[in-house]
Amino acid sequence: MVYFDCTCTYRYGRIEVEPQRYPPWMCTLMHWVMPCCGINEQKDWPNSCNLNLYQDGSASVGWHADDEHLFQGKNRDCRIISLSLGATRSFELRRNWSEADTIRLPLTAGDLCTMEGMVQKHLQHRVPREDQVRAPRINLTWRWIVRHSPGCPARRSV
Ligand SMILES: O=C(O)CCC(=O)C(=O)O
Ligand SMILES: [Fe+2]
Repeated sequence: MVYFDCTCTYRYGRIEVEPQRYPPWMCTLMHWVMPCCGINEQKDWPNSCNLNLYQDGSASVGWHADDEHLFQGKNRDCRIISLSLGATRSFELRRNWSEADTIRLPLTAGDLCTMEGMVQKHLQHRVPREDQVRAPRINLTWRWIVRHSPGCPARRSV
C-alpha cells in the first residue's frame, strides 16, 4: 500500500505486488501508531506499507535484509516500523551471514518493532517456521520509498 499517487511495485523474491492507495482505515491506524514512534505530523508519515499474512506457524520468511532499491537501506539511514497482530511469532536478527549471535524477539499482538540506521546493511532478519503455532499473524511494515521507479508520478515530488 502507498500514500499519494505512487505506482512503484514491491518485489519480494519472485512475488511482485501492485500498490493500492492507503484506504481510510490505514490512515486511522497510522494516526494511532505513528505518534508512538515520534512521528507527529502526517507529512512525515512513511509512504508505503507492506502487509504480510502468516496463516500459521508453517509460514515463514527466511534470512534477508530489506534492501530493495526503493528504500535505499544499504546506502543510508533507513527506518522501518512494524506492527504485529494475531499470534505471537519470533523475529530474529543476526549479523550478516553469521548464526553465532542471533537475537530473538517474540513479537506479540500490538507490538511495534523498528529497525533503524544501517541495520539493513549489516544485519539480516527472519521470521522462522514454528510448527507449534496454530493461529494466524498479520504484520504491517511501514517504510519510506526514497527512490521511486521510473515512470512513477510520485518521483516528481522527491
Ligand atoms: O513479519 C515480520 O515481522 C517481518 C516481515 C519482513 O521481514 C518483511 O516483510 O520484510
Ligand atoms: Fe524484512
